[in-house]
This record gives sequence, C-alpha cells and structure tokens, in this order.
Amino acid sequence: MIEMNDVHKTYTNGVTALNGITITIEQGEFVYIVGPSGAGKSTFIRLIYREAQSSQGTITINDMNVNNLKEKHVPWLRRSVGVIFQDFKLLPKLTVYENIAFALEVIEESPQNIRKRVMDVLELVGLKNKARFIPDELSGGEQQRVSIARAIVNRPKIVIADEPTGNLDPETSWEIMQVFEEINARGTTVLMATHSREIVNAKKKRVIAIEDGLIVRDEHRGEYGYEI
Ligand SMILES: Nc1ncnc2c1ncn2[C@@H]1O[C@H](COP(=O)(O)OP(=O)(O)OP(=O)(O)O)[C@@H](O)[C@H]1O
Repeated sequence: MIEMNDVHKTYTNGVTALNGITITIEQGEFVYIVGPSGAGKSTFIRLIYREAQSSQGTITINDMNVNNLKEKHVPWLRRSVGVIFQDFKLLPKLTVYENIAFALEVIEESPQNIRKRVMDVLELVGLKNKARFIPDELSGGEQQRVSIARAIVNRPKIVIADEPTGNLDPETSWEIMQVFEEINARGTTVLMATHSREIVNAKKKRVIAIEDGLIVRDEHRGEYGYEI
C-alpha cells in the first residue's frame, strides 16, 4: 500500500514540485498519473522509491515509513518497489540475462535461484530467446521488456513506471501495456505516469491528475482529460 499525507517537496534550488499530496493506493490497484509537463508527476514517483525525499508530510510504502528510513535501509524499500523509466536505463555491456540477474546478485540469491527467476521473468515478457543479446541488439520495445523484467525479478509488491512508452511507437506501446496488465493481474500494484491520452482513455483505470504539485482529480475508471 502507498499512503501519502500532506506531502510537500521543495528542491534545493527553491522550486516547489509538490504542494500537499494526500493519497492512498491499495495493493493491487492500477493507477495512471497524468498532468501537464512540470506538474510534479516524476517527483511524486521519485518519493515512492526514495530517489527524492519529501520536505514535509508522511509517506508510508508497504508499512515502511519512508521519511524515517535510514540510508542503509533504502535497499529494503527498493526490493519492494520495481522502477521502469522511459529510457530503459539498461547496462549496455551486459547481456539481457546479466542485466536482469544483476538485480538478484546484489541481494545474494543462489545461482540456481537466479537462473530460474531470470528465465521465468524472460518468459513472462516474451524474451526467452534473446537472453544472450546485448541491449544494442534489441528494438526499443524489447529493451523496455528487459527493463520490466529487471524491475519485477525481485517480485516487488509495487511497480512504478515513469513514461514507459514515451520512446515507443503506438503498436509497441500497446504490447508493453499488455505486459503491465499481466503483472497487475498477478496482484502487483502498478503506478504509471504517462502523457498517452489514447492508453489512459482506452484502459479505464484509476486516474490521478496532478497540476502545480496538487492532486486536482482522482477518478476510478477515469479519463486522460487534457488536450495536449
Ligand atoms: N532535481 C530537481 N531539482 C530542482 N527542480 C526540479 C528537479 N526535478 C524536478 N524539478 C522541478 O520540479 C517541478 C516538477 O517536475 P517533475 O519532473 O516532477 O514534473 P513532471 O510532471 O514529471 O513533468 P514531465 O511530464 O515534463 O516529466 C518542475 O518545475 C521541475 O523543474
């Protein structure tokens, strides 16, 4: 579960990105975060995995109080939150298999477990036959599948994605959305910031709209609601 209570975020340069966010997202929900450029969507996401820290207010993620979390315990949080970016952020010299296994090796899983888990997630994202490829040898859609596989290999309760289809053509974007739906169908919370009106309007999920650092709309079976 994700809970925020009166969360504010002012960056060190004085820019206030969030201005009092109060929200509860239950385990297993699928939520779109929408809003104009600069509204605070990425900041909202960064707070959830402690890439940024709030200036005021409380944030609880899976029963962890994120504000009080000591730096050495941040990896605990990151194990329960998988993150996916617009630009994939894969390690270019490592194979698909190694990019995914890396996330497990750092938490000292056994080699047998690592192999099984990596092959299982590669099957889920439909890339079992490309395990030995490097990112440059893959299409954009395939690279995004690898980054999704990497994000879920630790079996996080929450997956957050910041514009995951921003670099992909429409057809590939729909395929990637199917992968997210499959992950959500298995009980994982999915939170996605997007500028894709087509996707949001077609899916009829919960929509949280952020403008000027505030939630201005929170609807179940919501719409994108912007012209741009
Ligand atoms: N690291 C940072 N330091 C200072 N200001 C920042 C930082 N990151 C974001 N901001 C500012 O905070 C505000 C919100 O930015 P944020 O990236 O959260 O918006 P966004 O809704 O994700 O935008 P976009 O849709 O363009 O990605 C903007 O005014 C931005 O300039």
